[in-house]
Amino acid sequence: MTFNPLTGEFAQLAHETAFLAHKLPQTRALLGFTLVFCTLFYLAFAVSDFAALGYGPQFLQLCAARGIVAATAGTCAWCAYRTPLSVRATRVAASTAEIVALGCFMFIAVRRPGEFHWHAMSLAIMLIVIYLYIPNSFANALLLASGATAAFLALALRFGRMSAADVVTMVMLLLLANAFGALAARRFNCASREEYQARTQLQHAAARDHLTGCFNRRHLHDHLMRPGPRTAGGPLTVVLCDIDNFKRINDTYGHACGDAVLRSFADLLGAMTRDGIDSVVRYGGEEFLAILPGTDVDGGIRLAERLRTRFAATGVAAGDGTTLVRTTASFGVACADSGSDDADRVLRDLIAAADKLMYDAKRGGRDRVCALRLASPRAPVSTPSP
Ligand SMILES: Nc1nc2c(ncn2[C@@H]2O[C@H](COP(=O)(O)OP(=O)(O)OP(=O)(O)O)[C@@H](O)[C@H]2O)c(=O)[nH]1
Repeated sequence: MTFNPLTGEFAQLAHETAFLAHKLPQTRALLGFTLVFCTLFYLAFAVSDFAALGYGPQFLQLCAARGIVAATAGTCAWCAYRTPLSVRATRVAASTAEIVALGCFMFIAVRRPGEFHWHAMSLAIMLIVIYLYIPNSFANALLLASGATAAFLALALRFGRMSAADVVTMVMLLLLANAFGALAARRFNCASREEYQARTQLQHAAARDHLTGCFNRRHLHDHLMRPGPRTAGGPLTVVLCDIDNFKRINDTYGHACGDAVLRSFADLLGAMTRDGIDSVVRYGGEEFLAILPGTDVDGGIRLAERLRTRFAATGVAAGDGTTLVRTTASFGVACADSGSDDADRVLRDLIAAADKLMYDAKRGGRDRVCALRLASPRAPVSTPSP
């Protein structure tokens, strides 16, 4: 995962999309809270309108402008809290509230032209809020903040009653607010993505076997054996695979060669199963488990047979690379209807059945597939021959 050096967001769209989806519940809560918080301040500043203009039509106009901002931001906050907004929708809501607030702010500034230096300070704070607090993309924040700055300066020059020194100070203040806001937003983007990256790597390391990249037993017990869409309804097949005479490979060619054989088996199994649907687990030293949702017993047997023949034909280079090491594997295939109730128990029983079948295959002379279809996990109905 790499970062965009300008924005601090992930350079690859897929990573950025996954990050934003992961953060969405927090983003929605933050958006709702920030909009409500800012709106209350925006309304409270009507006091300054009253102090500047007194009660009258002009004051009421500014109150109406502040009311429009409150209504827009309030609606966006309500949507963020109450409806399952997508990432894109949260950005539209954030940008809409910001555009309305900035537009009304410009209107108020023009109606109180004697105080442009104070308005500049208010705008500087609003810019920091846009860059840092209202969740939006870096590009949107930059566009809105720099657009608002340019519009404000144009209005200040046109309507403001300021000395040249005031104008220069105002320009410097707003440039500073934009520069610090953008830098801080970039740093915040990097920090939150680094944390996400570390968390993802940790989750990956906790769930995977280091040597083969397959899922480990912990993941099997903590996730795959829990009820969920993988095991809810339809046929479910498990294939338990054990490499034959593996100890001999270790003893003859060394553990490095044994490791290479394990990796080659795992690679074949990974390539023959479906990404995101099937799960491949390193079940023991040289034992692998494939969990195949929506696959019947014939599908499981076909996979095991393909794997058996491909693996038997695959040579792994040993030591100096001149010797090719080949071995075989034995397979137990068990299938049942997973049903929607107690799907984790079905999987547990299927693994136990496949384990027995795999030992049948070993006893039958190795390099073979033994399969069984269970009517219910505890009641075998047929035993197809190896
Ligand atoms: N190189 C390597 N060897 C491992 C690893 N994990 C377990 N082993 C070895 O795998 C071997 C398994 O041996 P056995 O259980 O006797 O199985 P086998 O020799 O394949 O015999 P059968 O299963 O009956 O065909 C043991 O010697 C373990 O030390 C590993 O990660 N790398």
